[in-house]
Amino acid sequence: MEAKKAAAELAITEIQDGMIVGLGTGSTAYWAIQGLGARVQNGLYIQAVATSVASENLAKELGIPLIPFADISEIDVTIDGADEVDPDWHLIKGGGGALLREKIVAFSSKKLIIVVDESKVVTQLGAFPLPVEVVKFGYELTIRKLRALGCEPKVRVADNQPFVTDNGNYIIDCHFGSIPNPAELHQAINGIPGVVENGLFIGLASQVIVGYKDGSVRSL
Ligand SMILES: O=C(CO)[C@H](O)[C@H](O)COP(=O)(O)O
Repeated sequence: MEAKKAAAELAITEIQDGMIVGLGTGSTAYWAIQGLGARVQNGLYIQAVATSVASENLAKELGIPLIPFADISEIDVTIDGADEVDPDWHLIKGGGGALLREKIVAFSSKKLIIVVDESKVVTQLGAFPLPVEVVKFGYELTIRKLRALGCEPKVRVADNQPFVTDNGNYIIDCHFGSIPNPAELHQAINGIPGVVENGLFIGLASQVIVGYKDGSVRSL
């Protein structure tokens, strides 16, 4: 917890008055939202967009003003977590099931700050199962096509039911073991009809902040 919190606390120092801020999802982004909430209570003026219903609810509780997507064309800074970060700052995201909204927000962000603890920093992506969001219709066929790309796909389950995203879709966790060419795999997965989006974030991160067990923090 200390490592995640330390990374999040450094990231929020980038946020200044008047910014439109993207709020990530997960236990590290949680600390960033908490920190921003405290700063808003002390007079910081920002407007935010959230990457999940959970983060939106947290922002509301903390009094962080939210702005509709219809009213903006860009987001100044988004702070979000990740499940894996490689040396090129390609990411696996979606452990919390919010990858689609996270990618939509990241893609329209001038700056995407990724906050992680040291366990997320890897030399090659793929030990963490890659989350893929798929529509419910025909998902058994979509799974076969994913398997043909060389992974063991598993429908994500929560409370003994298939997990349903904020967008009403399923998540298929794809166990690749290693992903030597993330950009190529990203294209191949998104080329399968039924796939809405996958958790590979290629070339989107602008900064990676890593928190360590001893509470220290480093910006890569
Ligand atoms: O992509 C995500 C949610 O969809 C999260 O950012 C990712 O799973 C990391 O989560 P945490 O900060 O809890 O380790």
